[in-house]
Amino acid sequence: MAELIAYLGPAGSYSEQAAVKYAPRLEKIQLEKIKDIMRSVSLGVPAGLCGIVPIENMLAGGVDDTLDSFLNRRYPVGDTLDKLAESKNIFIISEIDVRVNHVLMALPGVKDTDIRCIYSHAQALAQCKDFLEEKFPQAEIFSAFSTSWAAQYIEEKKLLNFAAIGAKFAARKYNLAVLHEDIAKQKNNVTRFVVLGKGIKYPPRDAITSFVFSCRQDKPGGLHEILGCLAREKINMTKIESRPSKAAMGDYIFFIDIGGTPQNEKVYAALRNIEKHSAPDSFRILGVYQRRR
Ligand SMILES: O=C(O)C(=O)Cc1ccccc1
Repeated sequence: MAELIAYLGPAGSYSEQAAVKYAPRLEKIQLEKIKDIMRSVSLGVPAGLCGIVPIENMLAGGVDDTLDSFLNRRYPVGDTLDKLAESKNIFIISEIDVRVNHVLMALPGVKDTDIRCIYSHAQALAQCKDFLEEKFPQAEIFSAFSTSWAAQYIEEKKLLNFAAIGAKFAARKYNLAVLHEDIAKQKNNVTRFVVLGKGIKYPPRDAITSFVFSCRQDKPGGLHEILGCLAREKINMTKIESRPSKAAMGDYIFFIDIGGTPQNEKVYAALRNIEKHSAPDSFRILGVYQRRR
């Protein structure tokens, strides 16, 4: 059982909010980068550590840092079907949705016309793109490790020409004034977080299985064939997303979520088939966990 949970800090981030919502009683540890969370969970230092990371946003899509860190073999996430039961790798063990509501904040007394630079996490910047283009077309936009990192930096360095985008509670925490509220493209803005732990843990019901693979380069119609394996067994695909493999132009890694668990015969058969049709050494189950939505 996890005793501590690591999140993307500093305090005041949406990830902290997600950690509190997921496990109000677990001790919280803040780390600066997603890869620090992966490393700590993988090494199991401190013992009993799990981690929480943002994976996708309703408006801006996949969180690239997180998806890419799932593909980094240094701190392996997921495993093949054969090794699943024994694997000591990192797995997704749970998911949680968090409503995110962005504000624009700056040092008290700073006005819109003083602002030259805007700082935030790339996801928040993408979600507020329309607002930024309309209200601050001249401002320089910088991406930061997290929304709360941006807020803390502005307070620490007393930056009078800067504003940050983040949560209202981050503004309060870092003594910044709120200049604009509800600045994302849509009010009902949800980010999905996943919880990472060591080893696979099968949920009692409502399972989602997340897996990754890439298509074989030597055969056309690879993706079609793989999706056919799911369709034939009437398995519901709830998500598909791709990231460039970074190995060759046009080579992609696919992230898929399906309803069901490999403990089920049909799901197992479909996954075996997909594993067989994927590029060598590319297929991995990232986690089997309970649907929370
Ligand atoms: O930067 C944060 O506060 C995070 O936790 C990452 C993030 C950024 C924007 C929306 C959701 C999560």
